[in-house]
Amino acid sequence: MTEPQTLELTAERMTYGADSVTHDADGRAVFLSGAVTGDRVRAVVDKLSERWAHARVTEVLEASPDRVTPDCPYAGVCGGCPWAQLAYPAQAEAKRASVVDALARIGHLGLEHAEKLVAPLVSPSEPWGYRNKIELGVGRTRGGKVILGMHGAGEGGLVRVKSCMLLDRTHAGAARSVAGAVAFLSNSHGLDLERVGIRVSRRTKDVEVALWDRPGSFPRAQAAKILADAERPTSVVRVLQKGPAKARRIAGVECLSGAGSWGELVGEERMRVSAPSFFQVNTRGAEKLVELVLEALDPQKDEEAMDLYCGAGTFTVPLARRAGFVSAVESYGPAVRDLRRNLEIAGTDNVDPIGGDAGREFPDAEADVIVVDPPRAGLAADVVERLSAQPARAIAYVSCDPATLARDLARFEATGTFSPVRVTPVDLFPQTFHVETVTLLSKATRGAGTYQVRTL
Ligand SMILES: C[S@@+](CC[C@H](N)C(=O)[O-])C[C@H]1O[C@@H](n2cnc3c(N)ncnc32)[C@H](O)[C@@H]1O
Repeated sequence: MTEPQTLELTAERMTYGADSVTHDADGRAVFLSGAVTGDRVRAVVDKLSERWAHARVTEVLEASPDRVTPDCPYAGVCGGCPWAQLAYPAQAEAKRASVVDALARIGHLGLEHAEKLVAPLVSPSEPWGYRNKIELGVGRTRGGKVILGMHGAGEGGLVRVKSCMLLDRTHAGAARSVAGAVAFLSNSHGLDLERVGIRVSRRTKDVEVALWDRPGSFPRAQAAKILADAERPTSVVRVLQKGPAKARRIAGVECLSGAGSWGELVGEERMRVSAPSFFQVNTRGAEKLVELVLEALDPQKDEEAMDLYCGAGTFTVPLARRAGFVSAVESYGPAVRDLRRNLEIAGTDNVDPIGGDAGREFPDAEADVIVVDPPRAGLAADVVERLSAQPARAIAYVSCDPATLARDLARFEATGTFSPVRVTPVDLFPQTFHVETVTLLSKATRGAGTYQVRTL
């Protein structure tokens, strides 16, 4: 048996992932698990190909000036904070760099142009305690007892935690109390839950516990009572799933106690969201996104707006306050219902909420300003085409994945219609590699052989 290869390396930069990357003596890219930019480490190679290798750090020989010891005792074991060992200013720098890199490489914009387009990263919240939501996984011990915990780093299983430092400080201990209560409930009633969601708000004081389950009998009253004793939630729901767990298709949501949904205040707007619907996990971050989008588009009363992939209406409601009319499209049933309810709460009557796929149900409208906020997969190619045919003066593209954003910007460029004017990275997820961006696209006009961008 050959000995695993051990290397001494210095991490060059963070990847858009948990690892850092460097190069070995042969110029091969080596992805390093457990090192932050600037660390000199000893690492054991566990995957090797001609062009790249992956290695696990066994010893930090010389710590980077950007290496920190996080206060969270679970950092490195729990998968929630893959960048916790990297000082926050270095996280911010690395995130902006990953946006520039994606635009240059995947968006074919060139490094110089990408550097000019990308604004400094905006950090709307504190680097810890910013989340309004966590999810606990459900597993079993060898002896068959149900346990709940955070998902472990890498391929690790569940990590039982006393608190989660990412969750709003006023509810940091909810992970433990809810995990304990649900484990007790499951063990005493033979339940086989898939996961448990906890949403909290320090603004509205709402706390919702969502038990993700399959249809069948369920001890409703006991669940409500045990959770009331553990965390005093304002809402306990049971989300009934169908199909594969990952798809998150649901057969319904049963209210076990309280409101049956969770409420949050975003700026001036009161929003209600049901457990399966998307809602930004960083409320301050959501407010910053709304601010950047409105500032970029500056919608006017005599203008029409479009909000595609609108969810429960985070952008729809503020757009409706400023524009004359808004067409809003969302495909996920629970989110469409939340959208309608939030429009009612806001008292707006100038929105057409459309349930369906953004491409198939593309509004029959001529928008002046457009917001798109697709999931990680980005815009479908036909949506880029349809948007390109719009007379709109500007599009705000909110993205949670620099790679698909870059691909879509290249597609817009190919149609010769909209060009990026400014890309603002926003840190909605400190301690992780994830980065949100708000891109302002403006109508490009064909010049002598080139596209000229009309700046707003
Ligand atoms: C990143 S979330 C943004 C939601 C909303 N803009 C917000 O900030 O809360 C993306 C939304 O797009 C919806 N979605 C996914 N695929 C879609 C599609 N093909 N057509 C319309 N909406 C879609 C999801 O259900 C989700 O609500």
